[in-house]
Amino acid sequence: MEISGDLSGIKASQLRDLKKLSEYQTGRDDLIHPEILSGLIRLTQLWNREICIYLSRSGLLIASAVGKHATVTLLPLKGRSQSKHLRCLHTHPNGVPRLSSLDFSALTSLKLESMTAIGVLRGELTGFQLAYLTSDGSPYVVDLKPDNWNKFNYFESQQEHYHNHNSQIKLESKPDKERAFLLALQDGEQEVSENLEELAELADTAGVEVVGQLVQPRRSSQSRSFIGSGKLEELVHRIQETRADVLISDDELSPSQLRTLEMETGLKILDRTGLILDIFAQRAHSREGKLQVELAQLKHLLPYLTGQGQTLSRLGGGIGSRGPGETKLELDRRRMRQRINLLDKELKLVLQHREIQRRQRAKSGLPMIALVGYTNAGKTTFMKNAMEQAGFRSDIPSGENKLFATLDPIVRRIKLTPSLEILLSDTVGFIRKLPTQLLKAFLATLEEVQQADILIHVLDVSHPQALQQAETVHEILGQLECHDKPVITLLNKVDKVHDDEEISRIAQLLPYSIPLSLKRGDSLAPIWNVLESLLE
Ligand SMILES: Nc1nc2c(ncn2[C@@H]2O[C@H](COP(=O)(O)OP(=O)(O)OP(=O)(O)O)[C@@H](O)[C@H]2O)c(=O)[nH]1
Ligand SMILES: [Mg+2]
Repeated sequence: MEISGDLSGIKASQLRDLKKLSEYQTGRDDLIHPEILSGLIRLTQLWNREICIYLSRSGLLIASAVGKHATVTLLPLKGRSQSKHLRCLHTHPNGVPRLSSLDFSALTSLKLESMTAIGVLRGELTGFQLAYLTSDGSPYVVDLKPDNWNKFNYFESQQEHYHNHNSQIKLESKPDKERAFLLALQDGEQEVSENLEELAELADTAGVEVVGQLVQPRRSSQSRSFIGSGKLEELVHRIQETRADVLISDDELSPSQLRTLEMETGLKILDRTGLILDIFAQRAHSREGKLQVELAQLKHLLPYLTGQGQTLSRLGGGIGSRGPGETKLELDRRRMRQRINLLDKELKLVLQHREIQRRQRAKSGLPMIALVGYTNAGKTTFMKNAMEQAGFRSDIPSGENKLFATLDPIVRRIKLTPSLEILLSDTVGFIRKLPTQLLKAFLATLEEVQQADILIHVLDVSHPQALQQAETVHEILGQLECHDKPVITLLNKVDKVHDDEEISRIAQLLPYSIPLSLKRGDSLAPIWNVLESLLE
């Protein structure tokens, strides 16, 4: 039997012990031969590294590999036909019997029969998690405990679920919420904690659980691994400790930094842009929104694929095993480009339709007012209140206390006074470091903003970073070439601020500031008065 991987510091006699395990043949119905299992547990404990083995269909141990603490490089498998009936089993020395997203993507991309994680802690078995590939290519997951695993019939279960993956068995479970570890570089002194707070909020919105974070001062020369080697060790240690399975970086990573981090930590890596795109992917409902997000995702991922034939599978591309839109994870560069072209064309068609609608609105000659602001500031609540106060029944869903609640633009015609009728539009919220790809993708959506006569900037004054957020909004308006438009600033959420001086301080810095609380349902009359005077 061939043994590959990181064999440094391993005694020849111990390697012989590993080799000897190939003398045992695993029975057809068994998950693993008990002797092989106890050998793996012992050696995993001894080396504190992952060990990976491959069993052939007939239960022969045909290959093994030794990895680092949290990762093991899978063997280069020759040809798909060979891997089809292979099962891969590997130990997790951190005691967590849970398959990582990387394990799932290896299962799919290598088309293995099954992938099993064996939890080992202090020389004891903590359990198994295995996943088979079903006939439709999706994984089916089974959890086994140390006291029931030997009652499990591997062959029957695999056969049954291969064709009938909807049926339920008692032991089955879904993979848990992913556990995210956050990583940020520190520029200034205090800013970083707030940035991390926002990143944590984004992670929460994306549906992952934040289990830890690490901050590293930014150095003048960016190292290959993005953080120094001492910190890297600390990072790997913390990741094991917190049992994280995805690493989210607040900063953009170069392709080589991403690969180094991925190799060292064994985790799926996402940067801030990838995370925001993931949220957008979850929230986009309209055809247009979906197309825009998938395009942005593909364009964001493209530079990370180097060379021909490399696939996206290792990158994952998102939380869970979600990839960009309808795209399968195994897209290679060439096919990705084709998909991008296709999406581009489709999007153009959709946008033509919107352009027609927009022209019709422009023909109405009504003043166009666009709501802008940081995400979660209260734009959608404004839209809702505006309609209700004008006596319309609002069809706007209530604002959610979530980032990027609104993605698709909404335009409503509202008669404010007998002499003042406007078109009011609500769009996607802004955010610090809004990914350029995304801004480009959403430019069409943001055309409502570009075509507006007057902007209403909704600002959450209760946010500790309110002024920075206002600055971000102005920056993005600059990028959209909207800096010449008149802006009314609504200082929202005053119900949460108890320091009136703070409000007047902010008010002095921003144009046409009007403090109020949308939640309390304060009258919007002061806004309309300013609006009317600006329109005259
Ligand atoms: N305390 C307080 N909460 C408010 C006020 N106005 C809005 N909110 C809340 O803030 C949250 C976000 O409001 P939205 O109207 O969805 O904000 P948005 O700007 O549309 O957000 P995105 O669509 O995500 O960009 C919701 O939970 C609202 O209930 C206010 O005056 N006071
Ligand atoms: Mg909204």
